Amino acid sequence: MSQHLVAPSLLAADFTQLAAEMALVNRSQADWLHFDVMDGRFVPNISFGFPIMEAVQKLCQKPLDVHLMILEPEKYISAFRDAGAAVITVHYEACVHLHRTIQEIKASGAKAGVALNPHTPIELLDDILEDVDLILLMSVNPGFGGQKFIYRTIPKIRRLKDRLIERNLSPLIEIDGGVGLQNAEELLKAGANVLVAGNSVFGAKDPEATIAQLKAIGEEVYKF
Ligand SMILES: O=C(CO)[C@H](O)[C@H](O)COP(=O)(O)O
Ligand SMILES: [Fe+2]
Repeated sequence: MSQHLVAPSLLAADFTQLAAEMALVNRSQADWLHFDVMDGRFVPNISFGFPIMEAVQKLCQKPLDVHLMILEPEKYISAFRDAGAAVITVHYEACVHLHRTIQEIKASGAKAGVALNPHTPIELLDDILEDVDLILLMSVNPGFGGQKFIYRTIPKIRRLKDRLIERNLSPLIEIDGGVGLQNAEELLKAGANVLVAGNSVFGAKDPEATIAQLKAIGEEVYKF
């Protein structure tokens, strides 16, 4: 059995065929649906918000993994929870009072995640590690799908994994940006346990088969 999770990213889906895309995700072995919220301020792009999330929530049977690339995310936590978020991840770089925001996410009933931009060192999370359910490492600069994977993410995952082992903690390590069949094995071996995949899934000839392959790679990794 595979021990890692695969989360296709809605950002890369065909919005003219939203119901069909969500039916595909439902049929697939995907564990979560990744939902990217961008505000045009924290990142130089605007994606989608509550009305789309409410529609997606009705169509999608998988838990919604909400990645907030917005300033002042604390203002919207209960609204995202009400709209159906199972996991809410906020950026370290966007939170003035991260500890408080993480507690508010947990109090809402959602799992709480913290995300780091590619240049933000994992050491800055030392005093919040105990409190989070998930750590999202961006492997591209946030704001757009379809970008090239930043290779330095691999040693960063290893460093984070070592830190967590030292501290006897086990939040999920999620990798987001440029993830696909070409690097999934290396990511899992380094210590990742949630793979977000946008273009590599929705841009594939057979997205369902690609999700199955992303899950199967894990089975190989975990055989040893
Ligand atoms: O947070 C994101 C971008 O900021 C997306 O989740 C990410 O880009 C996924 O898309 P792809 O797999 O195509 O890189
Ligand atoms: Fe994302």
